[in-house]
Amino acid sequence: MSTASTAEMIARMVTGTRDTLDVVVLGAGPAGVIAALRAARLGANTALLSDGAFGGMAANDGPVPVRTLAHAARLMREAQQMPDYGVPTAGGGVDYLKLLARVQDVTAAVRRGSLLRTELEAAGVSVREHSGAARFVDGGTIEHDGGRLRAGKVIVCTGGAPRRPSIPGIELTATHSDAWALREVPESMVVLGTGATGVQVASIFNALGCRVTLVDAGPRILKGEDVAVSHGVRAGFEASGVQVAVDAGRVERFEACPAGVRMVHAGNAFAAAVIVVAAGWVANTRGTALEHAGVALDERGFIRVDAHLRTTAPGVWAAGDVTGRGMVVHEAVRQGVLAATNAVLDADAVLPEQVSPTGSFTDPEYASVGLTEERARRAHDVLVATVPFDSVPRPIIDGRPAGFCKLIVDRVHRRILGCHIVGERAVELAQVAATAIAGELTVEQLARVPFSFPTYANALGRAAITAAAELDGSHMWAVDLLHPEIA
Ligand SMILES: Cc1cc2nc3c(=O)[nH]c(=O)nc-3n(C[C@H](O)[C@H](O)[C@H](O)COP(=O)(O)OP(=O)(O)OC[C@H]3O[C@@H](n4cnc5c(N)ncnc54)[C@H](O)[C@@H]3O)c2cc1C
Ligand SMILES: NC(=O)c1ccc[n+]([C@@H]2O[C@H](COP(=O)([O-])OP(=O)(O)OC[C@H]3O[C@@H](n4cnc5c(N)ncnc54)[C@H](O)[C@@H]3O)[C@@H](O)[C@H]2O)c1
Repeated sequence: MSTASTAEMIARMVTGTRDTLDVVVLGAGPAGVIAALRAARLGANTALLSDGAFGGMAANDGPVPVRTLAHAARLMREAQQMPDYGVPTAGGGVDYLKLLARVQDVTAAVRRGSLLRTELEAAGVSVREHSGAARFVDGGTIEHDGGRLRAGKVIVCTGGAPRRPSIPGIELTATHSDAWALREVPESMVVLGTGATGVQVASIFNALGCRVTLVDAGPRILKGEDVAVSHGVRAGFEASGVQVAVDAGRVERFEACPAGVRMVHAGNAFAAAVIVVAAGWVANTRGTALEHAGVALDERGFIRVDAHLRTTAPGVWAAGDVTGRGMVVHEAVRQGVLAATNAVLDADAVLPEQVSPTGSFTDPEYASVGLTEERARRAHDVLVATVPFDSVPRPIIDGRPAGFCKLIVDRVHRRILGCHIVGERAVELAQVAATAIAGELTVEQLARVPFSFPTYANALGRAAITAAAELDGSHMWAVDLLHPEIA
């Protein structure tokens, strides 16, 4: 491995010489940033190239800016509660341009505050943002705006992009990214697709005052989630005015109409000022000329990788959304570490099995970790304990009594298999459940944790106590749980 200074590395790249780096990472999202940091810390002379801004989708077009919009939506619904708590209301709608300015400030502050940037520089990684779309000339040569680089190893972390189905008139529709170009909240919106992206867009714009219809070809929204989550989120959406149309059939075309855009199905049509298509996610490989390196795609169009995140081309690894696995920030990070480790050390490491919570900042929030009830029942003797939020003090105090915490437990080993939550602070609550699962706690051990009162965690604690009591059967559970030494 070389020990060239950052300045030397940059000088080599800027002059466009063909000196060989140890590792070049394409893409500065969570996967690429962590891969570059890991590679450099393992001693590799590393460069990180990105056609966009540091932080990728996560910092600039996904979780951070979308969560900022979701925070505005939260403030608006909290403002609606003010009269109930004797607080005079200020009233008024949202100033969308001011909100977008806030989004800009937040994303800039997150980028500025990112310790990763400093750590990369300290580790000697040459970071080149806005360096144009990088493309393979051959397996070890990358071309970009600033010239050509040669590298012993390449790690592709170019992320993903919204799928644009080939439906006539698709060019009349928007994606979630178009939110940043709107001048005001549209009067009406149809959102096609009810995965994590679609429900977030629908929930946020509904809260901001837009009339929203959420449409899916499938039989339920959030089809990857536990059925109870799909039902709970749908009920919450409908209570707050979102119209939900599932089993909507195949979309035949989009066409301009006086209201804006019309989406035409066989025997059905939906019109709105804006139609957002959130019908899946594809790998961002356009323009990278992967074929010059011999990198193959899988049948879904994502980069084909093995368990070690090695692609079909020697010397090329991939990590993050571009592999189609996980497609959340924490999974991109895990993959970035693995790909860099294997690339630099010529190792064959694999990712350890790990629970990975998911969830979205909708109203109501939802989150999950571990197995759904349906999947758990295929392989386990299952006990389910569900605690409704309207029986737990904290959600009642906050005026947010809709929701539940559903715990799925293996009756034989007493381990927690899954936890599914709908309601206020669901995403935070899922992290507690994830910790319990990762620590392989039995349900009795979780039930003994004295969560502070009054918190949302009390819902999880109660679910654990309910399950432990049912498993115990002797009705001595309270004594067992509180004083195991005298049980
Ligand atoms: C609306 C929305 C909300 C989301 N919310 C969450 C959330 O709350 N929590 C969560 O965990 N995940 C969320 N996600 C998913 C999350 O954003 C992604 O899983 C994550 O960003 C993937 O990281 P990545 O590094 O693989 O790719 P990305 O973050 O997409 O980064 C890819 C990088 O590659 C660069 N690039 C692309 N092509 C090239 C090229 N040819 N040459 C050089 N550089 C290139 C891009 O500029 C970018 O820097 C959300 C996604 C969306 C769409
Ligand atoms: N909060 C988060 O963590 C977060 C947020 C957004 C996205 N993501 C991740 O990004 C990835 C992509 O999410 P997504 O929501 O964009 O896609 P998705 O694939 O999860 O959902 C797409 C939805 O569109 C529907 N659909 C597809 N084609 C259709 C058609 N022609 N007509 C009607 N309905 C159609 C599908 O039935 C599905 O419900 C996921 O892996 C997700 O986890 C995560």
